[in-house]
Amino acid sequence: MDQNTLKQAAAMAALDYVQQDSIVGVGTGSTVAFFIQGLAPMRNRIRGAVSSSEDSSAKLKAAGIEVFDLNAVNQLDIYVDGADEITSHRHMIKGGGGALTREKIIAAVASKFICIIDETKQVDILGAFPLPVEVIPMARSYVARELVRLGGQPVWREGLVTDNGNLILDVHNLKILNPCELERQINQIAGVVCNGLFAQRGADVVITGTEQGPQISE
Ligand SMILES: O=C[C@H](O)[C@H](O)[C@H](O)COP(=O)(O)O
Repeated sequence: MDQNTLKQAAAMAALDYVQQDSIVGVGTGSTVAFFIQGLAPMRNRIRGAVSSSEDSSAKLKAAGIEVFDLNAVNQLDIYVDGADEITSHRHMIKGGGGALTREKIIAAVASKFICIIDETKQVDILGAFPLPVEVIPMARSYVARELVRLGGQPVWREGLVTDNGNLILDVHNLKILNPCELERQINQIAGVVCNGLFAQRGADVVITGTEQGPQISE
């Protein structure tokens, strides 16, 4: 099976977690795009969604699903999103699509983070996938120097402006042995808006598309 088939299988399995009359937290990326496709026929059974990117909002609206402002939502049962890497401890690297900040905000609000992945995303140690860091534009060079001090090789993702009007540095050559500590350290650099380590708040449920079918770990 190809990677997209595995992503789709994981996304379809996540539909079982969608409650009647609920607002669903929806992430960003190619795996989530399959989830939105699956959610479309359920549009009359849910109230709507909150979305982590302009891209996903457009897809949700095109599917006839109302998109709510997060500020209008007091409580969110589930947040469904993909990941670039995930460990057995459910720590993740996210932000390959540049949506990490809004993703982390919605993940913080949601009671349950449901991570949908294909099996290639599973790793023993995070860091082979470059770690995205969203920075305020005027702080780009300073933050890059600080990231070098932490042992990484930051590369500016030129041409990308995030939905929040900021820039992304992708940090290469990290072997992340303590994800919670590195997440905290990077957040302390002035000018950093958010980093793509989801360790302090990891996934609660992981649905993995495998050759043997979707595997659910709760
Ligand atoms: O910013 C993007 C998100 O963190 C995605 O969830 C992540 O990059 C995985 O994307 P995909 O489902 O396309 O592999």
